[in-house]
Amino acid sequence: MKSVTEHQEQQGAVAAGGTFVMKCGGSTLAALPDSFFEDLEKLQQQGVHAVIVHGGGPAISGNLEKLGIETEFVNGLRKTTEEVLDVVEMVLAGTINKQIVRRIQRAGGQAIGLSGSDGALIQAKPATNHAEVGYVGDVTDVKSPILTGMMDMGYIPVVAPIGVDATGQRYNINADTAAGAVASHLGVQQMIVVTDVPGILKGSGSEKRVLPSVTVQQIEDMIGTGEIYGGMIPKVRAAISCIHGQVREVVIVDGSEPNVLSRVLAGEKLGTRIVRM
Ligand SMILES: Nc1ncnc2c1ncn2[C@@H]1O[C@H](COP(=O)(O)OP(=O)(O)O)[C@@H](O)[C@H]1O
Ligand SMILES: CC(=O)N[C@@H](CCC(=O)OP(=O)(O)O)C(=O)O
Repeated sequence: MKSVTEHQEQQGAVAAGGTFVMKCGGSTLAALPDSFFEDLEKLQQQGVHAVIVHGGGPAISGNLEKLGIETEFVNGLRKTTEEVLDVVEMVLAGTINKQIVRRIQRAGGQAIGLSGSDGALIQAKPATNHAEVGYVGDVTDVKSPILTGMMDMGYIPVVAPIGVDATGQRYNINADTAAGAVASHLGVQQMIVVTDVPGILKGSGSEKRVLPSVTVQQIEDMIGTGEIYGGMIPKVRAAISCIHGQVREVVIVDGSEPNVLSRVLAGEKLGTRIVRM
């Protein structure tokens, strides 16, 4: 089989030998059925490479609450002090990262977990609004050869969204932002964002429906009107910044949908697609 690097240079398609990035949200992780990981393992068997970047927002909030540390979000980003960073790193790089690795292994797949600190995989700088949000990072670089090397060895890299800078300072990076940066730096064509809603919803009550695709302008309008809010904001922002680069499309889907990954990769119209216009 061609190495991941060779294949990306030649075609970059998400068929056998191709690679996709999946972002798995904390909102849905605990509810993901075993069949989700069996589907991922089947793709691995077929020679489709995956890189997983995961969140864990609800588990971080739960642990902060237990420790009596207050937490607050600004436009979907957690205000992060050094004290909060300790908990973020413990939960993301420890508990959640290893849970995902074990679930993939239990389904028969091969995975290795790491955080963006390991090998300085995700390099970061303070976010533009750092005065408001503290140690939240923007990604400046991703050492993608670490990921392609792991995939060439037959492993699914499972990445916790912690970043580091040249001085060794760590940063809390929103998992959607980290996944978008990983997708851009790897040069994959597709990113799948797995969450707890069936896509971007528009309307209210019984009129609420999933938008099959959205343009950048529609997204900006929906943020303006408040129809896209909270945790959906970093998702659509990450999608917009990746589709300006190599990534052809970002698909937002519900993780409880049966065999969601293989169905999206096969081109089935599920969830909301954000595509380059
Ligand atoms: N227009 C929208 N359509 C669907 N969900 C939305 C929308 N705007 C905001 N949301 C919220 O975004 C949430 C998903 O973001 P988040 O809770 O951060 O999930 P994750 O942990 O998967 O990143 C949904 O559960 C919903 O509450
Ligand atoms: C800066 C920032 O907000 N970081 C997030 C990182 C985890 C995350 O993004 O998890 P979800 O994907 O489950 O939302 C946080 O502290 O909650």
